[in-house]
Amino acid sequence: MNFIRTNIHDLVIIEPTVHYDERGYLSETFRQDQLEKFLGFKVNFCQDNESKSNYGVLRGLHYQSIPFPQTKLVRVLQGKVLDVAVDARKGSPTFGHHVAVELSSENRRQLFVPKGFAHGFVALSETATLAYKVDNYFKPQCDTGIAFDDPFLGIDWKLPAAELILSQKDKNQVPFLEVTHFDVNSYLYDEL
Ligand SMILES: Cc1cn([C@H]2C[C@H](O)[C@@H](COP(=O)(O)OP(=O)(O)O[C@H]3O[C@@H](C)C(=O)[C@@H](O)[C@H]3O)O2)c(=O)[nH]c1=O
Repeated sequence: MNFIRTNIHDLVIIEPTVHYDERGYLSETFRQDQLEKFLGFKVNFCQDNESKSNYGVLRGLHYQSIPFPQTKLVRVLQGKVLDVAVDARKGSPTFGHHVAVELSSENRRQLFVPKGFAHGFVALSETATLAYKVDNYFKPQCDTGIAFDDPFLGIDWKLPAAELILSQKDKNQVPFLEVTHFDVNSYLYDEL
């Protein structure tokens, strides 16, 4: 399992090792011990989600607000997406910055998105099935969104606006600077 830091230190790309043989392959797609050792802090995932999206579907940007912020570990089971995470941590040197990574069933890459980030993705293949772990249960009352096309964030979603398909909720999200950001106590992790 290969861990790669991105331009935002705490956002990490994970490349699982794949063992091929004449039957097919086997791959460890999640190892809590290796992940925690690399990160240097504890993460306890408690919920797995799966969503399927047609080409052009953009979901995001979303986060769960305090007191139920979520760490996410995202991977693609089928197809290809552009996965995006935005730093919404007050006082962070990369506040308002984002990382965009192509995740696909072919490259098998995963994105580790810590607490304090907004997350979204767009499906770049005919269909894309995404699976992600979270470390706090879904709380609809804390579900919060940010406009995917906020010029302050300047995210290149790779597809023309006319091809994007959004939920009604995501068509009406507010700009990044208008939401409540995460203060330092809400995104700290327990040390190992
Ligand atoms: C996120 C979530 C939604 N739901 C329900 C609520 C609703 O009826 C239906 C669809 O929800 P949404 O429209 O919020 O789904 P979606 O737009 O796919 O929301 C997701 O977007 C990506 C980018 C994320 O990062 C996730 O955390 C989550 O916010 O599923 C759950 O039951 N459990 C959950 O954990």
